[in-house]
Amino acid sequence: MVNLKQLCKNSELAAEYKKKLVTADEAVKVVKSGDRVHYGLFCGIVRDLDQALAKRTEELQNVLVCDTIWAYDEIPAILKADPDSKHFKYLSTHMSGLDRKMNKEGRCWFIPVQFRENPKLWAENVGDIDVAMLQVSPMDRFGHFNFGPQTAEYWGIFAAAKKIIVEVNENQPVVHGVQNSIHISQVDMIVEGSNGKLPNLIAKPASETEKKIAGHIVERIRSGSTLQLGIGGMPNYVGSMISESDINDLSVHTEMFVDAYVNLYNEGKITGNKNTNKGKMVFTFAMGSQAVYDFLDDNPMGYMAPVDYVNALEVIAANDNFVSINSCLQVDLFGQVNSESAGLQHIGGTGGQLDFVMGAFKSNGGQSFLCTPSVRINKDGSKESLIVPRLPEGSIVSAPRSASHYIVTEFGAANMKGKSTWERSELLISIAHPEFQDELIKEAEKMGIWKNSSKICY
Ligand SMILES: CC(=O)SCCNC(=O)CCNC(=O)[C@H](O)C(C)(C)COP(=O)(O)OP(=O)(O)OC[C@H]1O[C@@H](n2cnc3c(N)ncnc32)[C@H](O)[C@@H]1OP(=O)(O)O
Ligand SMILES: CCCC(=O)O
Repeated sequence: MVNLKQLCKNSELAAEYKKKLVTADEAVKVVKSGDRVHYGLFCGIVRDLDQALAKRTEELQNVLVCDTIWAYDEIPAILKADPDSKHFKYLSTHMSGLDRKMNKEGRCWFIPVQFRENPKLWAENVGDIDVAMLQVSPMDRFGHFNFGPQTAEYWGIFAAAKKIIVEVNENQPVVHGVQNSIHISQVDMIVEGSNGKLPNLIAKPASETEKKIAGHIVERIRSGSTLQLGIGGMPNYVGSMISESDINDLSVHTEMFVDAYVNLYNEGKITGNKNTNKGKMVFTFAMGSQAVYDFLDDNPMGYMAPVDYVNALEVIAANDNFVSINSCLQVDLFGQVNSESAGLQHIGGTGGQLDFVMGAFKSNGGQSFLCTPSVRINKDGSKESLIVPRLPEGSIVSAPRSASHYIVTEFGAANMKGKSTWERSELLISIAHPEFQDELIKEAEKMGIWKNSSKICY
């Protein structure tokens, strides 16, 4: 916790800290029925305040609580305390596996967003946030609380917030960057929390299919590239393949900072020799194993900045040879990419995917890769092609056909740019699973986009 002796040179700061210090139970008394509450972002979601608010369940009605991703293994305490969602309405602008589970149960609602727009959305479009809560690291001698490994849209949330409560967690690393802290003068209440560990997000090991997908990407990456890697086993495996390759002199400009970057840095692959923020590893939030949080703690190479900067097309594109690698769920024969739903069932938000697809293409020599295994094995054992003639009813187009660049499966990488609808369908069928190719050709013929019987044209 904050060392008040260290603050003795600034007794005003110490006095302000003491004045604002309350217990979690006292702090949540500020929440009223009908309020909109923000619980914080990513690894900065409040835990003690959540427990305290849960104790008030019966007294409160219709409280809206927002998050981006619920990153912990157990559902929020307020939802445990309110199994029928009579008192709290829970909303997410992206959704994790657990948010998804709550969504299926009708207990968590999705707000569709372009992640880049989130700060403005909170600041200007939603109305007041009655109470904004967030975890922070202990106050420094200048009166600042560092946000830990996330900033993303905090500036927009604070612009809309009527009250701000910080929950201090000694395990929050102090992360370098801009708009990465809040000053005590902006804070209404300080709660010293129980110092829980940050979420330990270990990517699943890459499957054989994902390893093949990674291989098709890595053979296209040049030394001197700037990398954006998305979430999951495959992007992390791309990192390990690069470590073992002769690709060098890489830079990091990414939405999410993950373990792969720590490994690449340790292998001496990161020089940061890019056009923007030279020498810095740029990101807007980090999630991974404890190694990620330890790496970023007081690391001057880290540069965390708001999402409207990090995901801005112009900023991404200013870096030459930008390489963006993300996953998707399905691609149709026009090259339209669904990364968000299984039909009507919501899986996850679009996040920054479209920004990086478009920003990477705009960069000199830039490339974006949207990846999916060619098939999915369903619970009943049936095999389903993820290259489909048309996206099923209810699907969401996350990257439109006009934006998609490389689509990658274990059977290869298909470049959509500048290709006619006929060429696209041929290329996509050529990277579909062989068991589904004939059926896809028949469908493409019926749809009037297949004008040639040859399966492979390149
Ligand atoms: C954080 C960053 O990535 S920054 C980069 C920019 N942002 C993005 O790319 C955001 C969009 N992308 C994403 O959200 C993810 O990459 C996804 C959802 C497309 C893929 O995520 P992955 O974890 O690789 O995919 P995975 O195959 O494990 O599927 C995720 C879930 O959807 C479910 N799912 C996938 N396809 C289907 C389907 N056809 N039917 C039913 N469920 C499905 C899976 O079962 C899994 O559910 P679970 O976690 O509850 O078990
Ligand atoms: C919250 C956004 C994360 C993503 O882009 O996937």
